[in-house]
Amino acid sequence: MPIQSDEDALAPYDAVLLLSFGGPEAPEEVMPFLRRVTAGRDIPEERLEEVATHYHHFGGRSPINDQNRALLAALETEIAGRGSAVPVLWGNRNSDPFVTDTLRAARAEGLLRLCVVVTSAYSSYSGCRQYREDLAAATDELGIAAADLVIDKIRPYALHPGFVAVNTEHLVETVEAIPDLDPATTRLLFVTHSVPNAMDDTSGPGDGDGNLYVEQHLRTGRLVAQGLAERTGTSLEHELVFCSRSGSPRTPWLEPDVNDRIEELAAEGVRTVVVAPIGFVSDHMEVVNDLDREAKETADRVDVRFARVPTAGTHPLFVEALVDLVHERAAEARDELVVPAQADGGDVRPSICAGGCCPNLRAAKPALCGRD
Ligand SMILES: CC1=C(CCC(=O)O)c2cc3nc(cc4[nH]c(cc5[nH]c(cc1n2)c(C)c5CCC(=O)O)c(CCC(=O)O)c4C)C(CCC(=O)O)=C3C
Ligand SMILES: [Fe+2]
Repeated sequence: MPIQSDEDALAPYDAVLLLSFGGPEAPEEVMPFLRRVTAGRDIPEERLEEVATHYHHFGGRSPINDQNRALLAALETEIAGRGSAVPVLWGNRNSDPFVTDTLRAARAEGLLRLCVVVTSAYSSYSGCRQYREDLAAATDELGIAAADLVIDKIRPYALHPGFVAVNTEHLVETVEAIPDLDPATTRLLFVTHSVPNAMDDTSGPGDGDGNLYVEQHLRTGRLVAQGLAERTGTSLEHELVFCSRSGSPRTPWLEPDVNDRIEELAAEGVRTVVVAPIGFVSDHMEVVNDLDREAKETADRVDVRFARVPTAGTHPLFVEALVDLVHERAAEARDELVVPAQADGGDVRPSICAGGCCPNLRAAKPALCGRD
């Protein structure tokens, strides 16, 4: 008997949609991309010109799209290996393939029930709700052509055991490769994207205290540092620092900046920094420029050894974790009892966001995959 679509291991879904930030792939795409990213934002023109030079250092091409092509292929292989025939589609917020075009094409092919995987692990407006707004804007633009689409999303996965495991694995490999490591003069710096303080203050379901963005990073970082100690016997003092601040200098953003902190640590006698960008899922521009170029240069200047830990990328532990999350979401959609996998006993984010969580502080906009 032929296999019916309802018997697919990922039923009721017809496709998985990888949803990401996007990036330029040629010099002439850099400024249009940056204008798209910052439209309606309080970002000074000088900052845009400065960020454009980051892209031009790399030939005008961000690594992010190639990384997503590789992740897409790895997800397809893993999904097929677990007995599902659903394809993986890809859409971006800020560059081709734009998510609106992806949804239009999906609809035309009869792929109506989609499970979204966002390339951001943490709860915040930028990392979660803004992607949900992108989906709402895309379906709105398609109008009647999107009327029969069902779009669900996996939950924020910073505390998923697989995400913790891949970051631990990469940290262990990096630390074991550092010659003559002296833990007493080494600091482990977990790094993430800075955001305005107001964005962190309001991150989370709204009925809590906010600050879920920072809280999740602290929890993930603590587990990863513990994992290092358990696996290698090396305990490193660790802390959370931030990169890639933009916005107006008058607006407070999360600190300390990774560069400032490396300078301070050097003055305190630290000789080696291990820089682990747990806030990102691939080695995109914020990593290869803001950390591997700029923070490395700072470390060189103050004579501190710099070791950077790879991000999750396409490591099998990460790919398996994302596919586990899609299976979990599919079971939830089939009304089965689901016990979400979680690396600690703390707050587990739902796949359907609470009304008003991680709010857009500039304008109220419709968002999918939530109760508002
Ligand atoms: C939390 C967060 C993530 C992680 C979650 C996620 O992954 O979504 C993230 C990822 C990324 N951010 C990226 C690039 C940029 N972010 C900018 C600006 C901003 N980011 C913000 C936050 C975040 N950003 C914020 C609050 C702004 C201010 C303007 C605004 O409120 O929107 C700007 C404008 C110029 C500038 O830097 O000022 C650029 C170019 C790229 C692409 C890299 C590549 O090309 O390889 C990626 C993956
Ligand atoms: Fe950003």
